[in-house]
Amino acid sequence: MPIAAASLFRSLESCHTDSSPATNDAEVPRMEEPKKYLRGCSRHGQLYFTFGVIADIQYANKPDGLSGWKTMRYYSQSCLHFQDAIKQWNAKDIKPKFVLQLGDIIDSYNKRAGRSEESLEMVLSMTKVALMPFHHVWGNHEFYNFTREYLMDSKLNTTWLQDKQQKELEQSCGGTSDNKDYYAYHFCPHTKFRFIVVDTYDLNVISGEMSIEKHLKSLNLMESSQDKLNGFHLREFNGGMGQEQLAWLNDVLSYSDQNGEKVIIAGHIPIHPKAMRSACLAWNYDEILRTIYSHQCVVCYFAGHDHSGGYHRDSHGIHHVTMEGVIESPPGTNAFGTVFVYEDGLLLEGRGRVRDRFLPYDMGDTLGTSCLTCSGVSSKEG
Ligand SMILES: Nc1ncnc2c1ncn2[C@@H]1O[C@H](COP(=O)(O)OP(=O)(O)O)[C@@H](O)[C@H]1O
Repeated sequence: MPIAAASLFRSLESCHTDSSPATNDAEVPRMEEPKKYLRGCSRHGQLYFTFGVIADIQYANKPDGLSGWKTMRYYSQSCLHFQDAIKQWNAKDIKPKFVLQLGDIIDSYNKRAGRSEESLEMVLSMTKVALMPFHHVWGNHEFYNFTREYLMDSKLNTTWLQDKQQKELEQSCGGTSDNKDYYAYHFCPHTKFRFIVVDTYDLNVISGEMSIEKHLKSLNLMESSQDKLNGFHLREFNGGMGQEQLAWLNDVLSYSDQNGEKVIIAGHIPIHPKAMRSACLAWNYDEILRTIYSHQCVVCYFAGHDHSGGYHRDSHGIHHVTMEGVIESPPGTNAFGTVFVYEDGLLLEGRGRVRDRFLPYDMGDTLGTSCLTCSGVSSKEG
């Protein structure tokens, strides 16, 4: 059932009075900027907190080899890269408050080898030493390996990290976060910043289990090649967001608008055609963008799926960051990032194949451009 906007607002309202450690600003009083960005740059304002991002670990116990797209996949490295990322996040002076794991944590090969559960357990065991929680996003490989029902009951379901007040209120209204038939939630780790985990496989043709309406909508979307892109992204490995989830997203964004929050969204599939290099784009990316564009609060959308990565700042000033995939990162490299959330923008500190970027909130912010230049990042893609 869609959540009534008014109820949702009340529940979100209470989140601002939350005094749990997750929203305790006093925990990170005055943090320093990474020194390399001070070179030739003005300050980016106060640093509020940091978080990690990583995508497409795609672990499998199988030899390295070429994908169907003739790109090299380093299965023997993916877990080691993940382990190394956790080690580096743990060693940071300012510990990331959480990590966004953007999906495809294990490869579809595990299903064929009968090792889905074992491999998931293996890769998740790496997070036991992590000093911060992980928010897991679901990608196509999650659905190749598991049913939605299984995923909902698994450690990959991190809705328990959502704002507790919201869950209680939704339950008292008859709809709960647990019985939605899509996997999406939000949380505010710091006053005025909200993160939304979205399900870009809410509509899909991979998992059989969905309502007949959703199944038909999925098939219709896949077959409707009359859009601007001539349907080049209407592939089986992509998916989309259903009407119920879009209505929910709209409600959350309305609340964030009213409260002057900045919103960062995390999904597996990119939603902007210029933020990816292959056909990795949500089926109904235009509907999703229309929902987001009817609000002012969204500053950034993080995705994975396209292992070669991508970046685009759209006409509404929203930064679309597609993270390079761990699975296509050769030995001696890696692909993850730490995001420093400043008063004026997000500073993505990339490791391995992920480049550094400063992502200003303000459209007219020239600070972003100068920082891109001084940290060696070309602004040509923006
Ligand atoms: N048309 C395409 N040409 C080249 N690469 C593509 C194309 N479509 C998808 N890809 C690549 O496929 C990868 C995403 O696929 P993935 O989810 O890993 O499934 P699979 O393992 O079946 O390839 C991305 O790295 C993307 O770049």
